[in-house]
Amino acid sequence: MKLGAILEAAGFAGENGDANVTGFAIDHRKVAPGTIFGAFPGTRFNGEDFIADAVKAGAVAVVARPGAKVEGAVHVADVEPRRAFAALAARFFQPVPETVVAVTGTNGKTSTVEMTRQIWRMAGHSAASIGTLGVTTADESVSTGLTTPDIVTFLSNMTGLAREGVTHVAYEASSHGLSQYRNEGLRVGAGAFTNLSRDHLDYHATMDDYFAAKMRLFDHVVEESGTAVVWMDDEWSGRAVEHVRARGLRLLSVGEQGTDIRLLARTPTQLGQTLEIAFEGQARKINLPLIGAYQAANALVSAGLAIASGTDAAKVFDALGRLQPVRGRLERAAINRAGAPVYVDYAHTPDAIEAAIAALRPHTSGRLITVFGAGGDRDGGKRPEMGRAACAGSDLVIVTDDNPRGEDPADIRRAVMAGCDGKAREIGDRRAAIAAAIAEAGREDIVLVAGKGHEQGQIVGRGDAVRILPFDDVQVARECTT
Ligand SMILES: CC(=O)N[C@H]1[C@@H](OP(=O)(O)OP(=O)(O)OC[C@H]2O[C@@H](n3ccc(=O)[nH]c3=O)[C@H](O)[C@@H]2O)O[C@H](CO)[C@@H](O)[C@@H]1O[C@H](C)C(=O)N[C@@H](C)C(=O)N[C@H](CCC(=O)O)C(=O)O
Ligand SMILES: Nc1ncnc2c1ncn2[C@@H]1O[C@H](COP(=O)(O)OP(=O)(O)OP(=O)(O)O)[C@@H](O)[C@H]1O
Ligand SMILES: N[C@H](CCC[C@H](N)C(=O)O)C(=O)O
Ligand SMILES: [Mg+2]
Repeated sequence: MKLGAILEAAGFAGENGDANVTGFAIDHRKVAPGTIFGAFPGTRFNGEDFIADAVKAGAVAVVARPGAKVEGAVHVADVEPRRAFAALAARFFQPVPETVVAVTGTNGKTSTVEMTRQIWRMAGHSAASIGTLGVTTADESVSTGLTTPDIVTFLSNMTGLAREGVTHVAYEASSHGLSQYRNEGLRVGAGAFTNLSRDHLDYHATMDDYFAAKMRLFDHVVEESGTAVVWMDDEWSGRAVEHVRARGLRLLSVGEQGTDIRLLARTPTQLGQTLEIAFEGQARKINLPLIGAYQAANALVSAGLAIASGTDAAKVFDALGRLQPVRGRLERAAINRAGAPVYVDYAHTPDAIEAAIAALRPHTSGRLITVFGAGGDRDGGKRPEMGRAACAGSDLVIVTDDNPRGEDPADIRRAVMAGCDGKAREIGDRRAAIAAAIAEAGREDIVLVAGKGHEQGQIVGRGDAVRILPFDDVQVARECTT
Protein backbone atom coordinates (compact mmCIF):
# COMPACT_ATOMS: atom_id res chain seq x y z
CA MET A 1 0.00 0.00 0.00
CA LYS A 2 1.25 3.50 -0.85
CA LEU A 3 1.93 5.92 1.99
CA GLY A 4 -0.05 8.66 0.20
CA ALA A 5 -3.15 6.48 -0.06
CA ILE A 6 -3.03 5.63 3.65
CA LEU A 7 -2.55 9.27 4.65
CA GLU A 8 -5.37 10.49 2.44
CA ALA A 9 -7.81 7.80 3.54
CA ALA A 10 -7.18 8.79 7.16
CA GLY A 11 -7.66 12.48 6.39
CA PHE A 12 -4.03 13.66 6.34
CA ALA A 13 -2.29 15.54 3.52
CA GLY A 14 -0.78 12.95 1.21
CA GLU A 15 2.32 14.68 -0.24
CA ASN A 16 5.55 12.70 -0.60
CA GLY A 17 3.45 9.60 -0.45
CA ASP A 18 5.12 7.40 -3.07
CA ALA A 19 6.80 5.06 -0.61
CA ASN A 20 5.44 1.56 -0.14
CA VAL A 21 4.22 0.87 3.39
CA THR A 22 5.11 -2.60 4.63
CA GLY A 23 4.01 -2.37 8.27
CA PHE A 24 3.61 -0.35 11.48
CA ALA A 25 5.70 -0.22 14.66
CA ILE A 26 5.67 1.64 17.97
CA ASP A 27 9.02 0.21 19.07
CA HIS A 28 12.00 1.33 16.98
CA ARG A 29 13.55 -2.12 17.34
CA LYS A 30 10.70 -3.51 15.25
CA VAL A 31 11.13 -1.07 12.36
CA ALA A 32 11.92 -2.60 8.96
CA PRO A 33 12.20 -0.87 5.57
CA GLY A 34 8.77 0.58 4.71
CA THR A 35 7.48 0.81 8.27
CA ILE A 36 5.44 3.70 9.66
CA PHE A 37 6.89 4.42 13.11
CA GLY A 38 4.80 5.86 15.97
CA ALA A 39 6.95 7.95 18.34
CA PHE A 40 5.09 8.54 21.59
CA PRO A 41 6.06 9.98 24.96
CA GLY A 42 5.53 7.15 27.44
CA THR A 43 5.87 6.50 31.15
CA ARG A 44 9.45 5.18 30.93
CA PHE A 45 10.79 6.45 27.61
CA ASN A 46 10.12 9.16 25.08
CA GLY A 47 9.62 7.41 21.74
CA GLU A 48 10.79 10.62 20.02
CA ASP A 49 14.33 9.79 21.18
CA PHE A 50 14.29 6.81 18.80
CA ILE A 51 13.13 8.62 15.65
CA ALA A 52 16.59 8.88 14.10
CA ASP A 53 17.23 5.17 14.70
CA ALA A 54 13.83 4.30 13.24
CA VAL A 55 14.57 6.29 10.09
CA LYS A 56 17.97 4.61 9.82
CA ALA A 57 16.20 1.24 10.00
CA GLY A 58 13.98 2.21 7.07
CA ALA A 59 10.92 4.00 8.49
CA VAL A 60 9.15 5.86 5.64
CA ALA A 61 7.01 8.00 7.93
CA VAL A 62 7.00 8.96 11.60
CA VAL A 63 3.84 9.84 13.49
CA ALA A 64 4.84 12.26 16.24
CA ARG A 65 3.93 15.51 17.96
CA PRO A 66 4.37 18.66 15.83
CA GLY A 67 7.50 19.68 17.76
CA ALA A 68 9.36 16.39 17.24
CA LYS A 69 12.42 16.37 14.99
CA VAL A 70 11.99 14.09 11.96
CA GLU A 71 14.57 14.01 9.17
CA GLY A 72 14.69 11.63 6.25
CA ALA A 73 11.08 10.45 6.51
CA VAL A 74 7.62 11.99 6.28
CA HIS A 75 6.60 13.61 9.57
CA VAL A 76 2.92 12.99 10.24
CA ALA A 77 2.41 15.64 12.90
CA ASP A 78 -0.47 15.47 15.35
CA VAL A 79 -1.01 16.72 18.88
CA GLU A 80 -2.45 13.30 19.71
CA PRO A 81 0.06 11.10 17.84
CA ARG A 82 -1.23 7.82 19.32
CA ARG A 83 -4.68 8.51 17.89
CA ALA A 84 -3.32 9.59 14.50
CA PHE A 85 -1.16 6.45 14.37
CA ALA A 86 -4.21 4.29 15.13
CA ALA A 87 -6.16 5.97 12.34
CA LEU A 88 -3.39 5.24 9.82
CA ALA A 89 -2.83 1.68 11.00
CA ALA A 90 -6.55 0.97 10.68
CA ARG A 91 -6.30 1.72 6.94
CA PHE A 92 -3.50 -0.79 6.54
CA PHE A 93 -4.79 -3.68 8.65
CA GLN A 94 -7.71 -4.87 6.54
CA PRO A 95 -10.03 -6.74 6.50
CA VAL A 96 -11.38 -6.78 10.06
CA PRO A 97 -14.27 -8.79 11.54
CA GLU A 98 -17.62 -7.18 10.77
CA THR A 99 -19.00 -7.31 14.32
CA VAL A 100 -16.80 -5.92 17.09
CA VAL A 101 -17.86 -5.11 20.66
CA ALA A 102 -15.82 -3.94 23.67
CA VAL A 103 -16.09 -4.19 27.45
CA THR A 104 -14.75 -1.81 30.07
CA GLY A 105 -15.02 -1.67 33.87
CA THR A 106 -12.76 -2.48 36.82
CA ASN A 107 -13.85 -6.09 37.20
CA GLY A 108 -15.59 -8.51 34.89
CA LYS A 109 -14.09 -7.57 31.52
CA THR A 110 -12.37 -10.90 30.85
CA SER A 111 -15.40 -12.87 32.01
CA THR A 112 -17.76 -10.78 29.90
CA VAL A 113 -15.79 -10.94 26.64
CA GLU A 114 -15.31 -14.66 27.11
CA MET A 115 -19.01 -15.28 27.81
CA THR A 116 -19.98 -13.11 24.83
CA ARG A 117 -17.70 -15.22 22.63
CA GLN A 118 -19.34 -18.40 23.95
CA ILE A 119 -22.86 -17.06 23.38
CA TRP A 120 -22.07 -16.06 19.80
CA ARG A 121 -20.53 -19.43 19.14
CA MET A 122 -23.58 -21.27 20.48
CA ALA A 123 -25.72 -19.06 18.24
CA GLY A 124 -23.70 -20.28 15.25
CA HIS A 125 -21.24 -17.43 14.68
CA SER A 126 -17.50 -17.75 14.22
CA ALA A 127 -16.34 -15.76 17.25
CA ALA A 128 -13.23 -14.71 19.18
CA SER A 129 -12.33 -12.69 22.26
CA ILE A 130 -9.25 -10.57 22.97
CA GLY A 131 -8.18 -9.74 26.51
CA THR A 132 -6.31 -10.86 29.62
CA LEU A 133 -6.58 -14.51 28.55
CA GLY A 134 -5.11 -13.65 25.14
CA VAL A 135 -6.71 -14.06 21.73
CA THR A 136 -9.24 -16.85 22.15
CA THR A 137 -11.08 -18.64 19.37
CA ALA A 138 -13.03 -21.88 19.41
CA ASP A 139 -9.75 -23.72 18.77
CA GLU A 140 -7.06 -21.99 20.82
CA SER A 141 -5.97 -19.18 23.12
CA VAL A 142 -2.76 -17.25 22.40
CA SER A 143 -1.42 -14.85 25.04
CA THR A 144 -0.48 -11.25 24.15
CA GLY A 145 0.93 -10.32 27.58
CA LEU A 146 -1.43 -7.39 28.17
CA THR A 147 -5.20 -7.10 28.67
CA THR A 148 -5.50 -4.63 25.82
CA PRO A 149 -2.60 -5.30 23.45
CA ASP A 150 -0.74 -2.41 21.80
CA ILE A 151 -2.42 -0.98 18.72
CA VAL A 152 -0.23 -2.85 16.21
CA THR A 153 -0.74 -6.23 17.86
CA PHE A 154 -4.44 -5.45 18.29
CA LEU A 155 -5.15 -4.51 14.69
CA SER A 156 -2.94 -7.20 13.18
CA ASN A 157 -4.74 -9.79 15.31
CA MET A 158 -8.07 -8.43 14.11
CA THR A 159 -6.97 -8.85 10.50
CA GLY A 160 -5.62 -12.32 11.20
CA LEU A 161 -8.94 -13.33 12.76
CA ALA A 162 -10.95 -11.90 9.86
CA ARG A 163 -8.76 -13.86 7.41
CA GLU A 164 -9.48 -17.05 9.39
CA GLY A 165 -13.19 -16.38 8.91
CA VAL A 166 -13.98 -14.94 12.34
CA THR A 167 -16.92 -12.55 12.04
CA HIS A 168 -17.55 -11.62 15.69
CA VAL A 169 -14.99 -10.30 18.21
CA ALA A 170 -15.41 -9.07 21.78
CA TYR A 171 -12.40 -7.30 23.30
CA GLU A 172 -11.42 -5.95 26.71
CA ALA A 173 -10.84 -2.23 26.84
CA SER A 174 -8.66 -1.60 29.90
CA SER A 175 -8.32 1.95 31.19
CA HIS A 176 -4.63 1.91 30.21
CA GLY A 177 -5.61 0.72 26.75
CA LEU A 178 -8.30 3.35 26.36
CA SER A 179 -6.15 6.23 27.52
CA GLN A 180 -3.27 5.11 25.26
CA TYR A 181 -5.50 4.67 22.17
CA ARG A 182 -4.52 1.00 21.99
CA ASN A 183 -7.79 -0.03 20.41
CA GLU A 184 -8.96 2.52 17.93
CA GLY A 185 -9.74 2.55 14.27
CA LEU A 186 -12.39 -0.16 14.08
CA ARG A 187 -16.13 0.14 13.92
CA VAL A 188 -17.18 -0.88 17.41
CA GLY A 189 -20.91 -1.55 17.32
CA ALA A 190 -21.48 -1.91 21.06
CA GLY A 191 -19.64 -1.28 24.30
CA ALA A 192 -20.36 -2.44 27.84
CA PHE A 193 -19.65 -0.97 31.27
CA THR A 194 -19.54 -3.49 34.11
CA ASN A 195 -18.58 -1.50 37.25
CA LEU A 196 -16.00 0.83 38.74
CA SER A 197 -14.07 0.48 41.98
CA ARG A 198 -10.57 1.11 43.21
CA ASP A 199 -7.69 -0.09 41.04
CA HIS A 200 -4.77 1.37 39.09
CA LEU A 201 -4.54 4.58 41.13
CA ASP A 202 -0.80 4.41 40.52
CA TYR A 203 -1.53 5.28 36.88
CA HIS A 204 -4.67 7.42 37.13
CA ALA A 205 -4.50 10.37 39.52
CA THR A 206 -8.01 10.05 40.97
CA MET A 207 -11.10 7.85 40.67
CA ASP A 208 -12.61 10.56 38.45
CA ASP A 209 -9.64 10.35 36.06
CA TYR A 210 -9.86 6.57 36.09
CA PHE A 211 -13.57 6.76 35.25
CA ALA A 212 -12.95 9.35 32.53
CA ALA A 213 -10.41 7.01 30.89
CA LYS A 214 -12.99 4.21 30.88
CA MET A 215 -15.65 6.51 29.49
CA ARG A 216 -13.60 7.09 26.33
CA LEU A 217 -15.33 3.89 25.28
CA PHE A 218 -18.72 5.63 25.14
CA ASP A 219 -17.41 9.11 24.32
CA HIS A 220 -15.34 8.07 21.27
CA VAL A 221 -14.73 4.38 20.62
CA VAL A 222 -18.24 2.97 20.12
CA GLU A 223 -19.57 4.10 16.75
CA GLU A 224 -22.14 6.89 16.49
CA SER A 225 -25.10 4.57 15.84
CA GLY A 226 -23.90 2.01 18.40
CA THR A 227 -25.29 0.63 21.64
CA ALA A 228 -24.04 1.00 25.22
CA VAL A 229 -24.79 -1.95 27.49
CA VAL A 230 -24.69 -0.71 31.08
CA TRP A 231 -24.79 -2.78 34.27
CA MET A 232 -27.07 -0.54 36.32
CA ASP A 233 -26.48 -1.83 39.86
CA ASP A 234 -23.13 -0.10 40.36
CA GLU A 235 -22.47 3.19 42.11
CA TRP A 236 -21.02 4.63 38.90
CA SER A 237 -23.75 3.38 36.54
CA GLY A 238 -25.71 6.65 36.63
CA ARG A 239 -22.66 8.59 35.54
CA ALA A 240 -21.95 6.08 32.79
CA VAL A 241 -25.50 6.59 31.50
CA GLU A 242 -24.86 10.36 31.37
CA HIS A 243 -22.00 9.67 28.93
CA VAL A 244 -24.23 7.38 26.87
CA ARG A 245 -26.93 10.07 26.64
CA ALA A 246 -24.47 12.88 25.90
CA ARG A 247 -23.15 10.91 22.94
CA GLY A 248 -26.63 9.83 21.80
CA LEU A 249 -25.88 6.08 21.86
CA ARG A 250 -28.67 3.55 22.25
CA LEU A 251 -28.84 2.36 25.87
CA LEU A 252 -29.40 -1.26 26.82
CA SER A 253 -29.63 -1.31 30.61
CA VAL A 254 -29.09 -4.49 32.61
CA GLY A 255 -29.50 -5.50 36.27
CA GLU A 256 -31.99 -5.15 39.10
CA GLN A 257 -32.10 -1.46 38.23
CA GLY A 258 -32.04 -2.23 34.50
CA THR A 259 -35.04 -1.76 32.26
CA ASP A 260 -34.04 -3.74 29.16
CA ILE A 261 -32.73 -6.92 30.77
CA ARG A 262 -34.13 -6.71 34.28
CA LEU A 263 -32.92 -9.13 36.93
CA LEU A 264 -35.98 -10.00 39.02
CA ALA A 265 -34.62 -12.76 41.25
CA ARG A 266 -31.51 -14.84 41.81
CA THR A 267 -31.56 -18.12 43.69
CA PRO A 268 -28.33 -20.06 44.35
CA THR A 269 -28.53 -23.78 43.56
CA GLN A 270 -25.90 -26.37 44.43
CA LEU A 271 -23.81 -25.98 41.27
CA GLY A 272 -25.13 -22.72 39.93
CA GLN A 273 -28.06 -20.35 40.23
CA THR A 274 -31.49 -19.71 38.82
CA LEU A 275 -32.08 -16.27 37.36
CA GLU A 276 -35.49 -14.79 36.76
CA ILE A 277 -35.33 -12.00 34.26
CA ALA A 278 -37.65 -9.84 32.20
CA PHE A 279 -36.79 -8.94 28.61
CA GLU A 280 -39.17 -7.00 26.35
CA GLY A 281 -42.04 -7.53 28.75
CA GLN A 282 -41.55 -11.28 28.91
CA ALA A 283 -40.41 -13.14 32.03
CA ARG A 284 -37.79 -15.88 31.58
CA LYS A 285 -36.06 -18.35 33.82
CA ILE A 286 -32.38 -19.16 33.24
CA ASN A 287 -30.48 -21.98 34.92
CA LEU A 288 -27.00 -20.51 34.97
CA PRO A 289 -24.37 -23.21 35.57
CA LEU A 290 -22.07 -20.73 37.42
CA ILE A 291 -22.17 -19.52 41.03
CA GLY A 292 -22.05 -15.99 42.45
CA ALA A 293 -23.81 -12.69 41.90
CA TYR A 294 -20.86 -11.38 39.94
CA GLN A 295 -21.00 -14.19 37.39
CA ALA A 296 -24.74 -13.59 36.95
CA ALA A 297 -23.99 -9.91 36.30
CA ASN A 298 -21.32 -10.71 33.73
CA ALA A 299 -23.53 -13.29 32.01
CA LEU A 300 -26.40 -10.82 31.67
CA VAL A 301 -24.12 -8.05 30.35
CA SER A 302 -22.77 -10.56 27.81
CA ALA A 303 -26.33 -11.37 26.81
CA GLY A 304 -26.91 -7.64 26.33
CA LEU A 305 -23.87 -7.34 24.06
CA ALA A 306 -24.88 -10.35 21.99
CA ILE A 307 -28.40 -8.97 21.55
CA ALA A 308 -27.03 -5.49 20.74
CA SER A 309 -24.88 -7.07 18.03
CA GLY A 310 -27.95 -8.57 16.38
CA THR A 311 -28.00 -12.13 17.74
CA ASP A 312 -31.50 -13.53 18.28
CA ALA A 313 -32.54 -12.97 21.92
CA ALA A 314 -34.11 -16.42 22.36
CA LYS A 315 -30.85 -18.05 21.24
CA VAL A 316 -28.87 -15.77 23.56
CA PHE A 317 -30.86 -16.62 26.70
CA ASP A 318 -30.83 -20.28 25.79
CA ALA A 319 -27.03 -20.15 25.53
CA LEU A 320 -26.70 -18.77 29.08
CA GLY A 321 -27.81 -22.14 30.42
CA ARG A 322 -24.83 -23.77 28.68
CA LEU A 323 -22.02 -21.35 29.55
CA GLN A 324 -18.68 -22.95 30.38
CA PRO A 325 -16.70 -21.61 33.36
CA VAL A 326 -14.11 -18.95 32.59
CA ARG A 327 -10.53 -19.99 33.44
CA GLY A 328 -9.50 -18.82 36.94
CA ARG A 329 -12.84 -17.18 37.77
CA LEU A 330 -14.29 -19.08 40.76
CA GLU A 331 -12.74 -22.19 39.27
CA ARG A 332 -13.02 -25.23 41.54
CA ALA A 333 -9.45 -26.45 41.47
CA ALA A 334 -9.50 -29.33 43.94
CA ILE A 335 -11.18 -30.92 46.93
CA ASN A 336 -9.01 -31.66 49.95
CA ARG A 337 -8.92 -34.96 51.86
CA ALA A 338 -11.52 -33.71 54.34
CA GLY A 339 -13.85 -32.82 51.45
CA ALA A 340 -13.39 -29.04 51.41
CA PRO A 341 -13.45 -27.46 47.94
CA VAL A 342 -10.61 -25.13 46.90
CA TYR A 343 -11.59 -22.28 44.56
CA VAL A 344 -9.18 -20.19 42.50
CA ASP A 345 -10.30 -16.68 41.59
CA TYR A 346 -8.62 -13.73 39.88
CA ALA A 347 -9.88 -11.19 42.45
CA HIS A 348 -7.13 -8.56 42.71
CA THR A 349 -9.08 -5.49 43.84
CA PRO A 350 -10.90 -4.84 47.15
CA ASP A 351 -14.24 -4.98 45.38
CA ALA A 352 -13.45 -8.23 43.58
CA ILE A 353 -12.32 -9.90 46.82
CA GLU A 354 -15.60 -8.90 48.41
CA ALA A 355 -17.53 -10.23 45.37
CA ALA A 356 -15.65 -13.55 45.34
CA ILE A 357 -16.23 -14.07 49.06
CA ALA A 358 -19.92 -13.18 48.70
CA ALA A 359 -20.18 -15.73 45.89
CA LEU A 360 -18.74 -18.54 47.99
CA ARG A 361 -20.37 -17.75 51.35
CA PRO A 362 -23.76 -19.35 50.57
CA HIS A 363 -21.93 -22.57 49.67
CA THR A 364 -20.40 -23.23 53.07
CA SER A 365 -21.83 -23.92 56.49
CA GLY A 366 -18.31 -23.90 57.90
CA ARG A 367 -15.38 -21.52 57.61
CA LEU A 368 -14.20 -19.56 54.61
CA ILE A 369 -10.41 -19.52 54.41
CA THR A 370 -8.89 -16.90 52.08
CA VAL A 371 -5.33 -16.87 50.74
CA PHE A 372 -4.24 -13.83 48.74
CA GLY A 373 -1.62 -11.12 48.20
CA ALA A 374 -1.23 -7.89 46.23
CA GLY A 375 0.90 -7.21 43.16
CA GLY A 376 4.09 -5.15 43.26
CA ASP A 377 4.67 -2.02 41.14
CA ARG A 378 0.91 -1.47 41.07
CA ASP A 379 -1.52 0.73 43.02
CA GLY A 380 -0.18 0.55 46.59
CA GLY A 381 -3.22 2.19 48.18
CA LYS A 382 -5.48 -0.75 47.35
CA ARG A 383 -3.42 -3.11 49.56
CA PRO A 384 -4.90 -2.37 53.03
CA GLU A 385 -8.34 -2.16 51.43
CA MET A 386 -7.86 -5.66 50.00
CA GLY A 387 -6.82 -6.78 53.48
CA ARG A 388 -9.92 -5.23 55.00
CA ALA A 389 -12.24 -6.80 52.40
CA ALA A 390 -10.69 -10.25 52.89
CA CYS A 391 -10.80 -10.10 56.70
CA ALA A 392 -14.34 -8.75 56.84
CA GLY A 393 -15.69 -11.70 54.85
CA SER A 394 -13.46 -14.63 55.85
CA ASP A 395 -12.99 -16.69 59.00
CA LEU A 396 -9.27 -17.13 58.38
CA VAL A 397 -7.01 -15.06 56.12
CA ILE A 398 -3.49 -15.95 55.00
CA VAL A 399 -1.60 -13.08 53.37
CA THR A 400 0.99 -14.20 50.83
CA ASP A 401 2.88 -13.02 47.73
CA ASP A 402 1.40 -12.22 44.31
CA ASN A 403 3.81 -10.94 41.64
CA PRO A 404 6.08 -8.79 43.84
CA ARG A 405 7.78 -7.50 40.65
CA GLY A 406 10.38 -4.86 41.61
CA GLU A 407 9.23 -4.42 45.23
CA ASP A 408 10.27 -6.11 48.46
CA PRO A 409 7.50 -8.71 49.01
CA ALA A 410 7.66 -8.21 52.80
CA ASP A 411 6.74 -4.52 52.33
CA ILE A 412 3.74 -5.44 50.19
CA ARG A 413 2.53 -8.01 52.73
CA ARG A 414 2.95 -5.46 55.53
CA ALA A 415 0.76 -2.99 53.61
CA VAL A 416 -1.92 -5.66 53.14
CA MET A 417 -1.70 -6.76 56.80
CA ALA A 418 -2.23 -3.13 57.84
CA GLY A 419 -5.88 -3.56 56.79
CA CYS A 420 -6.31 -6.84 58.67
CA ASP A 421 -6.46 -5.61 62.27
CA GLY A 422 -4.11 -8.35 63.44
CA LYS A 423 -6.53 -11.01 62.23
CA ALA A 424 -4.51 -12.46 59.37
CA ARG A 425 -1.63 -14.91 59.22
CA GLU A 426 1.38 -14.11 57.03
CA ILE A 427 3.11 -16.77 54.91
CA GLY A 428 5.20 -15.22 52.14
CA ASP A 429 5.82 -18.33 50.08
CA ARG A 430 2.65 -18.77 48.03
CA ARG A 431 2.88 -22.55 47.79
CA ALA A 432 3.33 -22.84 51.57
CA ALA A 433 0.40 -20.46 52.13
CA ILE A 434 -1.90 -22.48 49.88
CA ALA A 435 -0.73 -25.72 51.51
CA ALA A 436 -1.43 -24.30 54.99
CA ALA A 437 -4.96 -23.22 54.05
CA ILE A 438 -5.73 -26.60 52.50
CA ALA A 439 -4.32 -28.49 55.50
CA GLU A 440 -6.46 -26.35 57.80
CA ALA A 441 -9.78 -26.81 55.95
CA GLY A 442 -12.32 -29.23 57.39
CA ARG A 443 -15.27 -30.93 55.71
CA GLU A 444 -17.66 -27.97 55.90
CA ASP A 445 -15.03 -25.36 54.98
CA ILE A 446 -14.13 -23.64 51.69
CA VAL A 447 -10.72 -22.36 50.61
CA LEU A 448 -10.46 -19.33 48.31
CA VAL A 449 -7.11 -18.67 46.63
CA ALA A 450 -7.41 -15.18 45.15
CA GLY A 451 -5.37 -12.88 42.92
CA LYS A 452 -3.73 -14.97 40.21
CA GLY A 453 -6.60 -16.84 38.56
CA HIS A 454 -5.33 -18.14 35.22
CA GLU A 455 -1.80 -16.70 35.63
CA GLN A 456 1.03 -19.11 35.00
CA GLY A 457 3.88 -17.42 36.83
CA GLN A 458 5.11 -15.42 39.77
CA ILE A 459 6.71 -12.22 38.46
CA VAL A 460 9.81 -11.32 40.45
CA GLY A 461 12.18 -8.41 39.73
CA ARG A 462 12.00 -5.52 37.33
CA GLY A 463 13.54 -4.38 34.04
CA ASP A 464 16.34 -6.59 32.80
CA ALA A 465 16.29 -8.55 36.07
CA VAL A 466 12.66 -9.65 35.73
CA ARG A 467 12.00 -13.37 36.10
CA ILE A 468 8.76 -15.27 35.78
CA LEU A 469 8.84 -18.29 38.07
CA PRO A 470 6.33 -20.92 36.91
CA PHE A 471 3.33 -20.87 39.27
CA ASP A 472 -0.24 -21.95 38.69
CA ASP A 473 -2.69 -21.65 41.63
CA VAL A 474 -4.91 -24.42 40.26
CA GLN A 475 -2.03 -26.85 39.84
CA VAL A 476 -0.52 -26.01 43.22
CA ALA A 477 -3.91 -26.49 44.91
CA ARG A 478 -4.14 -29.93 43.29
CA GLU A 479 -0.63 -30.83 44.36
CA CYS A 480 -1.46 -29.81 47.93
CA THR A 481 -4.51 -32.08 48.06
CA THR A 482 -2.83 -35.27 46.89
C1 LIG B 1 1.99 2.01 31.97
C2 LIG B 1 1.68 1.34 30.67
O1 LIG B 1 0.56 1.05 30.39
N1 LIG B 1 2.73 1.06 29.86
C3 LIG B 1 2.53 0.45 28.56
C4 LIG B 1 2.85 1.46 27.49
O2 LIG B 1 4.12 1.92 27.72
P1 LIG B 1 4.49 3.44 27.43
O3 LIG B 1 3.74 3.98 26.27
O4 LIG B 1 4.46 4.17 28.70
O5 LIG B 1 5.93 3.13 26.87
P2 LIG B 1 7.41 3.44 27.35
O6 LIG B 1 8.01 2.15 27.73
O7 LIG B 1 7.51 4.61 28.26
O8 LIG B 1 8.05 3.85 25.92
C5 LIG B 1 7.53 4.95 25.14
C6 LIG B 1 7.56 4.59 23.69
O9 LIG B 1 8.90 4.37 23.27
C7 LIG B 1 9.02 3.17 22.58
N2 LIG B 1 10.37 2.63 22.76
C8 LIG B 1 10.83 2.36 24.02
C9 LIG B 1 12.10 1.83 24.20
C10 LIG B 1 12.92 1.59 23.07
O10 LIG B 1 14.09 1.14 23.14
N3 LIG B 1 12.42 1.89 21.84
C11 LIG B 1 11.17 2.39 21.66
O11 LIG B 1 10.78 2.63 20.53
C12 LIG B 1 7.93 2.27 23.18
O12 LIG B 1 7.54 1.25 22.31
C13 LIG B 1 6.82 3.29 23.42
O13 LIG B 1 6.00 3.42 22.28
O14 LIG B 1 2.80 0.87 26.22
C14 LIG B 1 3.63 -0.28 26.05
C15 LIG B 1 3.42 -0.78 24.62
O15 LIG B 1 2.08 -0.98 24.35
C16 LIG B 1 3.25 -1.36 27.04
O16 LIG B 1 4.08 -2.49 26.90
C17 LIG B 1 3.37 -0.80 28.45
O17 LIG B 1 2.83 -1.77 29.32
C18 LIG B 1 3.55 -2.01 30.53
C19 LIG B 1 4.63 -3.06 30.30
C20 LIG B 1 2.55 -2.49 31.59
O18 LIG B 1 2.91 -3.13 32.56
N4 LIG B 1 1.28 -2.17 31.43
C21 LIG B 1 0.21 -2.54 32.35
C22 LIG B 1 0.12 -1.64 33.58
C23 LIG B 1 -1.09 -2.43 31.58
O19 LIG B 1 -1.15 -1.82 30.50
N5 LIG B 1 -2.14 -3.00 32.10
C24 LIG B 1 -3.41 -2.86 31.47
C25 LIG B 1 -4.51 -2.99 32.48
C26 LIG B 1 -4.81 -4.34 33.09
C27 LIG B 1 -6.04 -4.24 33.98
O20 LIG B 1 -7.06 -3.66 33.59
O21 LIG B 1 -5.98 -4.71 35.11
C28 LIG B 1 -3.55 -3.81 30.27
O22 LIG B 1 -4.30 -3.46 29.35
O23 LIG B 1 -2.91 -4.88 30.28
N1 LIG C 1 -19.14 -8.03 37.76
C1 LIG C 1 -18.25 -8.13 38.74
N2 LIG C 1 -18.38 -7.46 39.91
C2 LIG C 1 -17.48 -7.56 40.90
N3 LIG C 1 -16.40 -8.36 40.85
C3 LIG C 1 -16.21 -9.07 39.74
C4 LIG C 1 -17.09 -8.98 38.62
N4 LIG C 1 -16.64 -9.78 37.63
C5 LIG C 1 -15.50 -10.32 38.09
N5 LIG C 1 -15.24 -9.92 39.36
C6 LIG C 1 -14.06 -10.27 40.18
O1 LIG C 1 -12.92 -9.80 39.47
C7 LIG C 1 -12.05 -10.88 39.14
C8 LIG C 1 -11.50 -10.65 37.76
O2 LIG C 1 -12.53 -10.86 36.83
P1 LIG C 1 -12.25 -10.62 35.30
O3 LIG C 1 -10.95 -11.24 34.95
O4 LIG C 1 -13.43 -11.00 34.52
O5 LIG C 1 -12.08 -9.02 35.35
P2 LIG C 1 -11.21 -8.05 34.48
O6 LIG C 1 -11.97 -6.76 34.45
O7 LIG C 1 -10.93 -8.65 33.17
O8 LIG C 1 -9.83 -7.90 35.26
P3 LIG C 1 -8.45 -7.21 34.70
O9 LIG C 1 -8.56 -5.78 35.10
O10 LIG C 1 -7.33 -7.86 35.40
O11 LIG C 1 -8.39 -7.42 33.23
C9 LIG C 1 -12.89 -12.14 39.27
O12 LIG C 1 -12.07 -13.25 39.53
C10 LIG C 1 -13.82 -11.76 40.39
O13 LIG C 1 -13.20 -11.95 41.63
N1 LIG D 1 -4.13 -6.71 34.93
C1 LIG D 1 -3.87 -6.57 36.33
C2 LIG D 1 -3.60 -7.93 36.88
C3 LIG D 1 -3.30 -8.01 38.35
C4 LIG D 1 -3.15 -9.41 38.81
C5 LIG D 1 -2.39 -9.61 40.08
N2 LIG D 1 -1.95 -10.98 40.09
C6 LIG D 1 -1.21 -8.64 40.19
O1 LIG D 1 -0.15 -8.97 39.71
O2 LIG D 1 -1.38 -7.59 40.79
C7 LIG D 1 -2.71 -5.60 36.56
O3 LIG D 1 -1.77 -5.63 35.79
O4 LIG D 1 -2.81 -4.81 37.46
MG1 LIG E 1 -9.17 -8.84 32.24
